[in-house]
Amino acid sequence: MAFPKKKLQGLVAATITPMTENGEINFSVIGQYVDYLVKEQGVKNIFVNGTTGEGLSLSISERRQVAEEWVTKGKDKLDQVVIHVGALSLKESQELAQHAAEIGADGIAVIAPFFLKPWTKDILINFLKEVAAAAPALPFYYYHIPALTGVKIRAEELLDGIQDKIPTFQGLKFSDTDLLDFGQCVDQNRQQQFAFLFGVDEQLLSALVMGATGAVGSTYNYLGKKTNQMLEAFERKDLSLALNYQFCIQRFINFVVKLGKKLKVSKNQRALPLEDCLSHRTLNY
Ligand SMILES: CC(=O)N[C@H](C=O)[C@@H](O)[C@H](O)[C@H](O)CO
Ligand SMILES: CC(=O)C(=O)O
Repeated sequence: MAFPKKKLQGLVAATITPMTENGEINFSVIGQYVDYLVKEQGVKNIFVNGTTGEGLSLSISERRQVAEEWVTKGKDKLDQVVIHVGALSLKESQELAQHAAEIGADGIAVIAPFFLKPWTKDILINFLKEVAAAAPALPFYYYHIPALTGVKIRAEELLDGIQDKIPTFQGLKFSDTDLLDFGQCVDQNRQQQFAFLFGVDEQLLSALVMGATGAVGSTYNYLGKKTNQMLEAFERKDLSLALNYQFCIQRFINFVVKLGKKLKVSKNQRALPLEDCLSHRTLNY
């Protein structure tokens, strides 16, 4: 494989892992899911077995099978398939990294170990380095999600000199609202060709202003098309239109956040904010 690979940019959907009613993985729908993302959402990159995909709640064997199915079904349809291979056990993480390389994935991502946590930057880097070394031909992304891992080492510090330690380092998936940290990651690494992928979908526009080169998120499964319109407006420097799209997306996410655990919408409930957003009515400028 030529290295570095083509830069990961634009939207990346963090895929849901489809399950049957018995809690088994429903592999049979993954092919359709790929077609849906590409055709209906205009999203051609995926992030598998991450937070949304409940990767850390799956067994290693399930994670391997899920990764394989997405790569197989995405072949010639998707641009890039990134597999999240983070785990508490370094050995398991390395096994998953090696497996991702064997099946032909386009990259791997790793979160910080979150039980016995690394307490310094160097400890974290050493862990990431060992995982990355198990797949030396694959682009490596650090997945920064401090609210869930509890590892609060600033991404900006972690990135300082990271390619000396991890030659395959290609970018950062930043799932936090600290735009000072995110902005400094971009600012201090302008010479590199890193991908800066933002992971808080409701704030993507702010991150684009800070220099995000793409985004990984759960909502791109169903708001991919809308978010792509926001990216296009931003690209054209039409900030007021881009902001209208971001507000629309925020109204949707806010509605979902408020539903909280009662996520089931009854059949006859009129989910107004969703309808306004999805029907293109409010966005017919
Ligand atoms: C914690 C979490 O799952 N974050 C996702 C990705 O990092 C986001 O895509 C959110 O689901 C999204 O921003 C909605 O809050
Ligand atoms: C959003 C995301 O990147 C994840 O689910 O891991």
